Amino acid sequence: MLVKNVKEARGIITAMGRVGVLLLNLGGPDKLEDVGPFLYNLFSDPEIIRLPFSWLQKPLAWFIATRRTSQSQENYRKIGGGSPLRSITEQQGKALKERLNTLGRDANIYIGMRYWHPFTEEAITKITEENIKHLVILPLYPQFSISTSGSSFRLLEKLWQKNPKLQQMAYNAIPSWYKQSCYLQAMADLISQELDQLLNPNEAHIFFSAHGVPKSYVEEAGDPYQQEIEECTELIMLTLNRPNNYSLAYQSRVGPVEWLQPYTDDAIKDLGKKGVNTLVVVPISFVSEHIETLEEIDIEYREIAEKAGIHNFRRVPALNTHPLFIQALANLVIESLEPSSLTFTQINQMKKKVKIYPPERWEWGITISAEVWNGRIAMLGFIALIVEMITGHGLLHIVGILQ
Ligand SMILES: C=CC1=C(C)c2cc3[nH]c(cc4nc(cc5[nH]c(cc1n2)c(C)c5CCC(=O)O)C(CCC(=O)O)=C4C)c(C)c3C=C
Ligand SMILES: [Fe+2]
Repeated sequence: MLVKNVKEARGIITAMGRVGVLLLNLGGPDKLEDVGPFLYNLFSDPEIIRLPFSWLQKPLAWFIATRRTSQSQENYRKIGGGSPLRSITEQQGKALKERLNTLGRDANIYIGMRYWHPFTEEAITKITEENIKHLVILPLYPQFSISTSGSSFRLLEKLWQKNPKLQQMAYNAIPSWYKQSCYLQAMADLISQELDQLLNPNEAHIFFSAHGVPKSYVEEAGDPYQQEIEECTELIMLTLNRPNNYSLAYQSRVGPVEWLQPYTDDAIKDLGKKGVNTLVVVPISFVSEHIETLEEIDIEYREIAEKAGIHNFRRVPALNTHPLFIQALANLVIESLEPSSLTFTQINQMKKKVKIYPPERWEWGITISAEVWNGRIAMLGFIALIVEMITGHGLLHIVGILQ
């Protein structure tokens, strides 16, 4: 349903009672001391590290977080000692509330981060206390991935199951929204602004860098992420309507298992070899500046480009509070306040076209003989972990969880 005018939208909201908008994001450490516990929370999530046995999850999360903390802290130090994600998300929430207000709608905005403060659980407590009657759940990820929006929906699903008060509240969850026209226009606007600062704008190569995920998410677990990223890139280029060459690659790989390809660092080197000397990098999986734009692209990939002979390296800023982007969020909220609503379970099923958690994580354990093998593999895994903890070297590298 499309809301045609302010009066109609007001009518819908009044009929619905108090409306809340829950903005979901990943969260990031506010200061260097938070990095370790933040990483522990992240790696404890089975949607991030997929293990056949839940009892291994926490010890492994602790182990990997401990190993990664100092390198990660080093990176956060380079961007000022913490993630800007919380403050930018708060600004986005404020701008969205104001935008909705100017359109004649009143909604309470809540922020629910998956791995750091303000946690999703905290937001849900507030939502129940403030007697919200209709909740719009809006992930701040334009494209759906099991590891991002999917993980937050899983958590919400669990919270809903435990809380009868939540079960009485109507909700609409928006799985992904990369086709939203104001979002596409905002992206095109930011790219145009960057191109227009160049002497020869048409000669710049537009380089989309999306966050990667392990290839198995797409090929085995049915994550629609790659398809949505590719379509999103095409739609942005259509909206931009410029003659530039462009390509897409995937960044932020963790561990040596295969992730979606081409990898951003390799792709930059290839473009250098092909003689490209002006690169306009467009981050497309995120809507806010964070460590992967400010450190990974701006520092690490810039250096790689420089070495590859690409001396004119520019990065398109993240959307943050771009007015057209805030308008896109407002449109999504208004359009989702329609009678038909999807449950988290329905979204996860539709998006992945597979059975629902927990069985779809890995299809092991269906037969008795598979169970026996599972047990043996678990023992092997556990022994490998102990060996690695003692010696500092071991099978986790082969398994692909550590670099
Ligand atoms: C290990 C697997 C990871 C997957 C899969 C993954 C997917 C994924 N992540 C984002 C967006 C963000 N990631 C952020 C931080 C972050 N992510 C991982 C690992 C995976 N991400 C780690 C280890 C970290 C911590 C930083 C580090 O040590 O490198 C953040 C927060 C950044 C901040 O400013 O703090 C965001 C946002 C997407 C979009 C995505 C899949 C599509
Ligand atoms: Fe990530």
